[in-house]
Amino acid sequence: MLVKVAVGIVLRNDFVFLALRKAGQHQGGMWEFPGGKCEPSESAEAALVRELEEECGILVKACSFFKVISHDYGDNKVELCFYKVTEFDGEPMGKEGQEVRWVAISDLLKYQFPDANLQIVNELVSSSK
Ligand SMILES: Nc1nc2c([nH]c(=O)n2[C@@H]2O[C@H](COP(=O)(O)OP(=O)(O)OP(=O)(O)O)[C@@H](O)[C@H]2O)c(=O)[nH]1
Ligand SMILES: [Mg+2]
Repeated sequence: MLVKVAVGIVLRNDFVFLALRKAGQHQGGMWEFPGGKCEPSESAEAALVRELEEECGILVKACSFFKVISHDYGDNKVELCFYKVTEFDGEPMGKEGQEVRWVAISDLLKYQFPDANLQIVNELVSSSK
């Protein structure tokens, strides 16, 4: 089954907000852009707003669609809808106890991401140069 996921690239100046996926989760131990699965009949944008509030405690004020990436992990097929989040209320945190940090975009390649993120990460790093 294909799982539709909304993902937020939360930006502030030249930094992006990352969270560490917990050991028991799919792709546990990898860094991620916060987000999560769309509910049935929920738009990706609505899921993005909901997930960023649930996971990071921020209210998205402005976002722009970036890219859709489909990826087959074998155990799990995902369609990731990436959004750049440029304005938000509140200070993002690991609301579910996950480790989080602001990372300079130029340092992103030092972090391990799920395979589905590699193209996006490379594009972000290239555009920061
Ligand atoms: N949030 C997020 N998920 C990603 C990224 N890259 C990536 O492959 N995924 C995959 O997208 C899928 C769904 O994401 P999720 O686990 O955050 O979903 P969720 O918040 O609804 O979690 P839940 O199922 O525990 O309620 C997972 O299979 C995860 O491995 C990413 O950058 N961010
Ligand atoms: Mg999630």
